[in-house]
Amino acid sequence: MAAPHTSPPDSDSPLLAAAKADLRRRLMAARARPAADHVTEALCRRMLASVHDAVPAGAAVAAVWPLPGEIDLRALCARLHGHGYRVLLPETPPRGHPLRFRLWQPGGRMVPGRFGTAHPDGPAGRPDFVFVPLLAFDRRGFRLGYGGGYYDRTLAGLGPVPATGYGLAAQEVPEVPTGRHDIPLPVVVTERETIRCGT
Ligand SMILES: Nc1nc2c(c(=O)[nH]1)N(C=O)[C@@H](CNc1ccc(C(=O)N[C@@H](CCC(=O)O)C(=O)O)cc1)CN2
Ligand SMILES: Nc1ncnc2c1ncn2[C@@H]1O[C@H](COP(=O)(O)OP(=O)(O)OP(=O)(O)O)[C@@H](O)[C@H]1O
Repeated sequence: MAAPHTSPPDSDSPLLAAAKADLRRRLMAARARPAADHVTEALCRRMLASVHDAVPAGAAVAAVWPLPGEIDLRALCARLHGHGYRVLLPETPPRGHPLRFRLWQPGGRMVPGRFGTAHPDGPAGRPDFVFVPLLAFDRRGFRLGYGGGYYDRTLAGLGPVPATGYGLAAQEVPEVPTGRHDIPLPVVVTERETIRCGT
């Protein structure tokens, strides 16, 4: 007899997974056009300020290399490097595992990875500050990503580290559906404001 189809014990309930998938589809459809340069610039300026507020030069800051349709943080990576920060970018492991962060240098080689991602070939490092990409967020600091559960797993494993979500103001929703693994972010930065969540 075939085994009944069940989700792994650790995963979201089918109802919650469907609510997340629905919101994910809606937000992906809504971000049809790339952000204007001045919007990306305003966001990156706020992101840089939030790093300066939290950690000193020399600290390791995790950003991401853009996927199609996302905000492009490559200029931010260069500026962080110019300000003396070490820039780490994630390598995407098989689903169910935390991200591993590798040191990026301007002009360094990027290696193609899972799901269209790319990561540097530099040494692995532990971030002192993590920028968290998102498709949707709410004022409580909950976020929705591509559904890999990578950031929740990674932040749970890193312990206390300043984590800041970033996105466009248009990605805010009244309430992201959440499960027991979803960890709210203390700060979400958009091109318009720096939101201290839960305050
Ligand atoms: N730029 C960037 N890098 C990142 C992330 C991110 O959100 N943005 N991640 C955040 O965790 C990790 C990669 N996570 C991912 C998890 C799943 C899929 C994925 O399933 N992609 C589908 C297409 C998604 C869709 O269009 O519906 C695919 O490739 O088939 C992609 C990335 C690490 N690196
Ligand atoms: N720390 C964890 N331990 C075990 N399972 C987890 C953990 N974090 C998330 N998950 C599970 O991973 C699955 C995907 O989670 P979710 O849909 O919230 O991903 P996401 O936040 O959109 O993705 P990402 O973080 O990769 O951008 C869910 O079933 C969730 O319960």
